[in-house]
Amino acid sequence: MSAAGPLRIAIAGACGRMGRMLIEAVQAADDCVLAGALDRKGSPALGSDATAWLGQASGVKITADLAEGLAKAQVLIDFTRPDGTLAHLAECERLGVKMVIGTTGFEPEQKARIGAAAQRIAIMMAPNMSVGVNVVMQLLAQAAKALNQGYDIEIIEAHHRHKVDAPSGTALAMGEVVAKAVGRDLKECAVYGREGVTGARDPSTIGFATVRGGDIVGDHTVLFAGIGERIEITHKSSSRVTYAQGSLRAARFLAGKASGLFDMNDVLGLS
Ligand SMILES: NC(=O)C1=CN([C@@H]2O[C@H](COP(=O)(O)OP(=O)(O)OC[C@H]3O[C@@H](n4cnc5c(N)ncnc54)[C@H](OP(=O)(O)O)[C@@H]3O)[C@@H](O)[C@H]2O)C=CC1
Ligand SMILES: O=C(O)C1=N[C@H](C(=O)O)C[C@H](O)C1
Repeated sequence: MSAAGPLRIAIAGACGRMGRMLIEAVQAADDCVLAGALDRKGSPALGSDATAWLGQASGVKITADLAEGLAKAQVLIDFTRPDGTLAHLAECERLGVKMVIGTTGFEPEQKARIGAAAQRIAIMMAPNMSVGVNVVMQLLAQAAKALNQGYDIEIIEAHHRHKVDAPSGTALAMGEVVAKAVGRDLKECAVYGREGVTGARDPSTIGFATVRGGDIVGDHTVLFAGIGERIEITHKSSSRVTYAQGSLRAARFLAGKASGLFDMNDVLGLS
């Protein structure tokens, strides 16, 4: 804990899968305190205590009023949807609240908006907050450089039945890392699914395959398929705890920053 006291964290999407995991993680952390809980208009949980579902009383009520939910916060952790995140961003900019953004599925112009806001407030944004995935990103860059010729690259991801965006933000980030390492532009070479008479595989492409089902937390594999061998680099999340702990790490990292756009490499010192 700093001399200024515990880090005051607000959670957006407080009733979501990640929102609840984050509230639990904040409650369990000695150096953080829950300072606000946001959910959207119409949520039946509005007005109830943010930790009621844990059988605890935090004194923090879930609200859809952004100014009220952010009034006491230093950092907002946001795992919602792109339109929600952008609405929260505008209020954070107005109030000078830092942001950890875990939401995925942004369009390029929405990412540009976040980049512009980072000139005024400190923002950490990453499609995957787990330490393991971010280490895997480094391994992928190394493998892709070495397997630049003669290996077809395919990215396969699997998630729970509720996930609304595809491919996952992590799969897309893996695609970016691999494409950069082999000197290709992902916008030019990505193939998102195949059907019908597709013709033989174009070796310059990077393919994506998406699986949705049950309660799969998040699996990602990058396959380098050559002649006579194949290499698979896989990461599997077995609990959302890993994303919540990574998010708290990011919030602590932002505490010392006035502005700028950061990613998980910055937080983990992997840059
Ligand atoms: N970076 C990372 O490490 C990870 C990223 N994610 C990403 O986080 C996001 C959320 O995932 P998950 O928790 O599983 O999703 P959930 O649907 O369980 O939770 C989303 C929460 O945000 C709320 N919400 C939805 N739309 C809006 C909006 N427009 N404004 C404000 N609040 C809104 C939802 O409310 P309601 O239920 O009423 O719709 C809900 O409370 C996804 O984009 C996912 O890909 C997930 C895990 C890890
Ligand atoms: O929606 C999820 O659950 C997840 N989303 C993130 C993504 O899109 O990459 C991260 C993780 O895979 C879980």
